[in-house]
Parts: sequence; C-alpha cells; structure tokens
Amino acid sequence: MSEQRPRIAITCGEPAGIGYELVAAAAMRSHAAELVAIGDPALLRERSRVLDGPELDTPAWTPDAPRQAHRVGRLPVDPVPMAHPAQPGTLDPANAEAVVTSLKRAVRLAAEGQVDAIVTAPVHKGVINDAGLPFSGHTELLAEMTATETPVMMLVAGDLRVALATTHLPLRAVPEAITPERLEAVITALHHDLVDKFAIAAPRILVTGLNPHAGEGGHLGREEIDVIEPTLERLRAAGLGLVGPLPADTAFTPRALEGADAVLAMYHDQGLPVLKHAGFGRAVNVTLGLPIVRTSVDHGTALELAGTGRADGGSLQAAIELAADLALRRQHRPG
Ligand SMILES: NC(=O)C1=CN([C@@H]2O[C@H](COP(=O)(O)OP(=O)(O)OC[C@H]3O[C@@H](n4cnc5c(N)ncnc54)[C@H](O)[C@@H]3O)[C@@H](O)[C@H]2O)C=CC1
Ligand SMILES: NCC(=O)COP(=O)(O)O
Repeated sequence: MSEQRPRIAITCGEPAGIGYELVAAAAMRSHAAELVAIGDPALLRERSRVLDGPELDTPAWTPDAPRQAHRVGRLPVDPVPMAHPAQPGTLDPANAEAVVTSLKRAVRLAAEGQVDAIVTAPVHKGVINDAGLPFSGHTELLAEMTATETPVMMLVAGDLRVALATTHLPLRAVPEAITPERLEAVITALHHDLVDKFAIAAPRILVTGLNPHAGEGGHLGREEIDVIEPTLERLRAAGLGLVGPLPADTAFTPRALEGADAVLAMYHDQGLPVLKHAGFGRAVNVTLGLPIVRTSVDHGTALELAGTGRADGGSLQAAIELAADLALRRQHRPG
C-alpha cells in the first residue's frame, strides 16, 4: 500500500492564550505531515508577528483542497473568526463559541476522513462555561461527538505513559465514579490502544490504588478491596498484564516502573503531576478509545505568556509528531 502523508487539523484554542502563537510557530517549521489550522486566520497572522521572522501566510482552506506538503511559513486555515478582537491575557466569553465551533469542526473533519488526525491547542474551560456552554474538556466533548462511551486520557513523556481512570471531576466525585464497570472499560480501552496504537504486544500496566497506601488493608478506605482488586483479578483471568492496586506514592519510583508500559492512576492529580514533573514541555496528551486520532499539548492556556512569543512550543511539536505517527499506523492497519 502506498503511504499517504497524514493531514492534521490543528485547533488554535483559547484566543487570549498561547495557542495561536504556538500554532503559528509550528507552521514556521517543516513537518512530515500536512498541517491545516482551524481558527481565526487574522489572529494567526497577528500572533505570528510576535515571533522572529516574516508574517505567517494563511490561505483559506476547504476540505476539498488537494492534499499537499506543508510549506514552512504557510498555514492553510479553515476559518472560524472570533466574535471580538482577542487581547492576549484577557479572557472574553464572547469568543468561546468560536473556540468550541473550531473543535467541533475538527472532530467532524476527522470523523468524515477529511483529515487523518486532530491536534488541539489549549482551551480555557472556565471561560467556555462562563459563556454558558457546558464544557468539561476536549476528552469529554470528543467522546460525546464520536459516541465513545469510555474515552481514556493518557499523557506520554518519553517512556512514561500515565492514563487516568477518571478525567475532569471534582475530587469528591472521584470515589463513586470508580465503579467496576468504569474501571474495566478504561483498562480494556487502555490495553487495546497500547497494543493497537503503540504496538506493544503484551502491555504491562501498573494500576494505582485510590487511597493512601492502597487502602492499608481496608483501614484507609475500601475501594481497593471492593472495586479495584476484583476488577483486576477478572481482567488478569482474561489475559491482561496488570499489577496492582499499588500505593500511588511509590508506583512511580524508577524501580516500580521497570518493565511497565503504562500506569493507570485513579484521578487527574494523582497521575499528572508526576508526568508533568518528568516531562513538562515535551509531553503529549492522547485520547484513547476514540475512532479518530487526537493528540494535544501537556499545558494550558498560560494567559500570562500570551502575546510574548516566549511560550515553549515543544509539547505542540511532540503532539504533531505523535499524531502523524498514529495516523500512519492506522493507514498500515490491515483491513
Ligand atoms: N488541553 C487543554 O485544553 C488544557 C487546558 N488547560 C486550561 O488552561 C487553563 C490554565 O491552566 P493552568 O493550570 O494555569 O495551566 P497552564 O499550563 O496554563 O500554566 C501552568 C504554568 O505553566 C506555564 N506554562 C504553560 N504552558 C507553557 C509553555 N508552553 N511554555 C512555557 N510555560 C508554560 C505557565 O506560564 C504557568 O506558569 C485552565 O483553564 C485549564 O483548564 C489546562 C491543561 C490542558
Ligand atoms: N490536564 C489535561 C487536561 O486538562 C486536558 O484535558 P482535555 O481538554 O484534553 O480533555
């Protein structure tokens, strides 16, 4: 089969944040993939002026455009104009609808096969909700739009992969969200995509407990005994390589991680601080369990850096590279 250069749609994210200038900076580099932005072309040009070099060229793009190689300094844009002129560092709920429209357009393009992957720059969840648009995160929106019951958020920094059993929930809602059904679905999706997307033949997954010391035999919480351990037992019987539930405080020590392909943490701030300590600036957020390829950066909108040209584009670069790899792997999948 002949190899087709992947076409990647990049959403530019919150217009008051660093997304637009990072996307413009990415377009100033060469890529093995074709890049198409979805967002406000005038804002991309404006933010490209804070970077060293000439202004970005932003021709209009439509899905019927022929495939072509990326050209440094040129970024075709599927235009979604902002409602108000965007100011770096100043959130404006009037622009939230355009942000969400860009995302939805990207998901539709991927679902229809017009693009091979999507990469998302960071949005500001708060301002989207302030605008009256209920929004917990890309992960949840992607799941809803693709009818995916159990999306799995996984961040990757080099060899370290950290997936989450729950995503954007208040901490007090976490224990009751960790049901046997949810845990089984998350672990099954994680195992499946480590095999299918990351070509790991027999993944070994470390699973943390929820409570300190993994519950200390039931004296510090019973979720390990009542939910996690029985679920792991069932899945081990089905052949999955699972270790745990492990006390989370030592699950990420180099010794515990030896031979592990991923760690499944029970909630956002149990797993992600470790991952970001290890690889902030080069890590990638990838959503597993979806019928489309989606990667994203490891950081947020960094409002205080917006418009300065000083934000680090390493994670966006890594997200583009991983999206291209995953899209190519899909092309080569039999059937
Ligand atoms: N994928 C997404 O859409 C994500 C969105 N967010 C959103 O971002 C907003 C702000 O979140 P925060 O917790 O403040 O995280 P943040 O990542 O925006 O900022 C945390 C710290 O890291 C620095 N930083 C972030 N990105 C950087 C970069 N590229 N180069 C250099 N320094 C960088 C910031 O200056 C700040 O000191 C929130 O609304 C959150 O929901 C957060 C994470 C991911
Ligand atoms: N901390 C990662 C994060 O919040 C990104 O979430 P999402 O918007 O990619 O679902």
